Amino acid sequence: MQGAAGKMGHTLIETILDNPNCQLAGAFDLPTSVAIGQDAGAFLGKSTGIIITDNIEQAIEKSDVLIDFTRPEGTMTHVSLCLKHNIKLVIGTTGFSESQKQTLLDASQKIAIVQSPNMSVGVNATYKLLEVASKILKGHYDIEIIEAHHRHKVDAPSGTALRMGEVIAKAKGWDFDQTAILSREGHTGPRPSEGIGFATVRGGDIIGDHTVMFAGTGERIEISHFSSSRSSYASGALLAAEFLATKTQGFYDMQDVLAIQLTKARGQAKSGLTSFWASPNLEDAAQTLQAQNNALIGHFAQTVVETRDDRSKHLDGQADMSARLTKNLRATLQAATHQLETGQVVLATIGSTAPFVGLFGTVWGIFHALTKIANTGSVAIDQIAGPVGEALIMTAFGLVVAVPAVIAYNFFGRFIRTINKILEAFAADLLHYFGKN
Ligand SMILES: NC(=O)C1=CN([C@@H]2O[C@H](COP(=O)(O)OP(=O)(O)OC[C@H]3O[C@@H](n4cnc5c(N)ncnc54)[C@H](O)[C@@H]3O)[C@@H](O)[C@H]2O)C=CC1
Ligand SMILES: O=C(O)C1=N[C@H](C(=O)O)C[C@H](O)C1
Repeated sequence: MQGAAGKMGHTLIETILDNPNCQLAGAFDLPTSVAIGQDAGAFLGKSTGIIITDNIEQAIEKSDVLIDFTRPEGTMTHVSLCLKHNIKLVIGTTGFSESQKQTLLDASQKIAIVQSPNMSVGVNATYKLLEVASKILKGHYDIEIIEAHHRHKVDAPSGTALRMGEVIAKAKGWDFDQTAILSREGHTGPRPSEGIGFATVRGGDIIGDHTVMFAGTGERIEISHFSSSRSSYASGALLAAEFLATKTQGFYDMQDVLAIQLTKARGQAKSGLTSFWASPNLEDAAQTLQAQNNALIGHFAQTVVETRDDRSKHLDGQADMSARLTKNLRATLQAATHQLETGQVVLATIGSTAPFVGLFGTVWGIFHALTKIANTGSVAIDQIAGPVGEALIMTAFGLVVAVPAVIAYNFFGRFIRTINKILEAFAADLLHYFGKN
């Protein structure tokens, strides 16, 4: 963990300590940091045995993946060390120059890197919404991106706002560098129609708000994402670290990470079962699965070992093996399902709410058309066309957003059900084999 004493450093350390798939191997920060020499978990009142150091080589030598949430100049140093020690990198830092971005791309020829200005599942789903909105709002809608962050943030516009602009420019077929208006001051003249405006707010402890405004004539549409905690960034960063386990080189972003999670889980479930049943005993099985980085099946093997060895006097330890194993396997199954379903909540929410946006548009348009008819007492086509046209745009928008979300939800849902069935059958087999003694 690089930037261990920072805001993201703290959230990441807390998230790593709670994640059975990850282990904190080292923690680094600048020599000027007051945290140097402290236990990495001290801010939580916990002892991790990992001391925050300013010696980068010492911090990374036992690591598989380096997670960097620092500053661009720090990341550049860390990249060269990762190249030297062949260590993978998850980069959350923002504010890179073009030449620094090129350095990262060059490094990815030799090591595997995930870089994303925003690691949260919600923001990555928001990019998709922006892509759809940019494509269907073809008339004269001016696009403005407004972002707000805490008073300590040093780069502007935020990396997320810039990425949102890039997504919109790509969907519109515009050149981002030609169309981005990163700031405004003085006599700016009228706004160009092919332009993506940016506005930056800095204040207090705002974690991260982003709103994209499509401002038309007589109406505007806004798509927003608000962070209420840094934990969504940290969970995304750990998903990215796990994603890198099977990669040796290449440049990836969170879209790659989120798309591949379920495919990976299905492969892990199948190959893990083969390894488990081919092992001579439980200990060997647990070790093999750990060596294969197969946390999905590994947790089940570990659950059986721990339940068998639990001779404690509290209620849990007194019940017979079958009862204890049933209880513990159920908890392991629930944890695995919860992990697999990350992202489904977002898709389900989009899929279920977007049609109502469309329906609301239809009702609104028809209401206005009827009001006009009632006020004038005549049924002229020009009085109906405007409101009904608007209603149709809203309806189409609702459907265009909802339909892909529902398709994705069903597609991923099928995947999750398949994996769940494999895990349920495995848990039942484990109970059958090991529940008796
Ligand atoms: N990708 C994502 O999801 C997110 C990205 N970020 C980005 O992560 C970075 C860090 O954010 P925060 O934790 O809020 O900042 P922070 O200022 O709270 O923490 C940064 C830490 O990095 C250390 N640091 C500074 N310069 C360094 C250098 N040259 N070498 C090594 N360490 C150095 C500091 O001592 C500090 O402990 C920012 O660029 C921010 O924009 C923040 C949140 C989410
Ligand atoms: O500095 C922050 O805090 C954040 N930075 C990232 C960015 O620049 O987009 C992500 C998030 O918005 C928080």
